[in-house]
Amino acid sequence: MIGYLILSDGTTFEGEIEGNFLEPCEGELVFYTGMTGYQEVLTDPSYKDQIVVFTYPLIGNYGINEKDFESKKPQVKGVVVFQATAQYSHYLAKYSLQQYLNKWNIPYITNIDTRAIVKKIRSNGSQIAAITAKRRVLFEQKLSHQPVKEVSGTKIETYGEGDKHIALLDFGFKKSILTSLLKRGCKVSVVPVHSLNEIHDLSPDGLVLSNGPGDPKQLENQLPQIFELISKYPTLGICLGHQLIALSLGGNTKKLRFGHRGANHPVIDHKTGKVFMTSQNHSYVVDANSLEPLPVHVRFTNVNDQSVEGLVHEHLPILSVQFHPEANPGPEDADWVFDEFLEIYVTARREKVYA
Ligand SMILES: NC(=O)CC[C@H](N)C(=O)O
Repeated sequence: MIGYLILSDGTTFEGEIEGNFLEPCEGELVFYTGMTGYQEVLTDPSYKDQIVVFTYPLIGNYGINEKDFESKKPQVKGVVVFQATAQYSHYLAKYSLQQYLNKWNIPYITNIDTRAIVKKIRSNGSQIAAITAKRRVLFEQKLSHQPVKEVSGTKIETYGEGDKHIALLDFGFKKSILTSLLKRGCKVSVVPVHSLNEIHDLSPDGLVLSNGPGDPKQLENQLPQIFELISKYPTLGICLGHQLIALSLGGNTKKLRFGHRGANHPVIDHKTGKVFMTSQNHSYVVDANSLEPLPVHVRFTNVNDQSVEGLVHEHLPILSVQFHPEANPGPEDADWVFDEFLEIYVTARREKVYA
C-alpha cells in the first residue's frame, strides 16, 4: 500500500509500505552509500534508532545469512530502499531482506526516490523523519539520549584463550571488533558500560573502546573514569571509542551536517603519507581546533572533508581511529591498525617501554 517518508521539516516522499502501520516509526534519517553490506549495517548497534536510506538502488540480492550479523538483531529503526528484492541468491543465504525485516517488525519503505531524499539530507543536514501510512504525522521526538546504555551488554563475558588479554569496552560493539581481536590470538573480556570500574580486576594488557550509537557526550559522566583507564593501559579507540578518548582528554566533538556512512571513505595516514579506503559510520567528529592545547596529534585525516580520522597520544600508548578497521561492511585495507596496536602498543607496554 502507499506509504510516506515524512521529514520533520514537512518534506514528504511517497513510496510503498507493507504491514501494520498504526504507529509511525520515527528516527534520525541517515544514508549509507555502500553497494553491499546491508546485513552488517542493519545489525550494527551504532545505527540504533536511525532510519537508514540505502543509496544503492537494488538491495537484498544476496539475501541474509546466519554468519554476517554484527549483533543479535536489527538495530535500525526503519529502512528506506528503492528496490528491496525478494529474489536472492547466495550459498549461505537463509532469508530474503523482507523476511528478515518482517520477522523483527522493522518498518521499511520501497519504490521511493532515494536519490532525492539523499540530496535533501546533503543540503539541509540530517533530521528526524517518520515512515508512516498517513499523509501527516505529529513528531513525538521521543528519541533516547542514552542509546549506548540500551545496546551495551549486561555482564562481563570472556572469549578466547590468547596470551594478550584485551578488555573491550562495550558501548554497543560490533561482533567484527571482537573477531578481529580473537583472530589475532587475544583473550577478550567484553565489559559493559556499567562495569567499567571492574576493569582493574581483570588486569588487562590493553583496552579497546568500541563503536556505539548517538552523541558521545551522552557519556559525559563516564569521562573521568575513561580518562583514568586510558592513562593506565595501552588503548585503541574505534569510532565512538575514539570520540570518547578525545573528550576524556579535554577535546571536543561536533556533529557533521550529514555523517559519513559507506565503504569508500579515503583517509590519509600522516605517518606514512599513504591513503587507504575505509568503512565508516558516524555523525560526530572530533573538533581539530579543540586538540591544539592537548598532548595528542592527528595521525589520520579524511581526504574528502579534512575531518579528524584518528589520533595518537604524545607520551601514552593511545591510538584512536574514527573509521572502522574491522570493516564489515567495507574494505579491509585498515585491518593493520589492530596489528599495530597489538604488536607495538600492547607489546611495548609489556616490555615496560611505557612503564
Ligand atoms: N560507529 C560509531 O561508533 C558511531 C559513533 C557516533 N555514534 C557517531 O555517530 O558519530
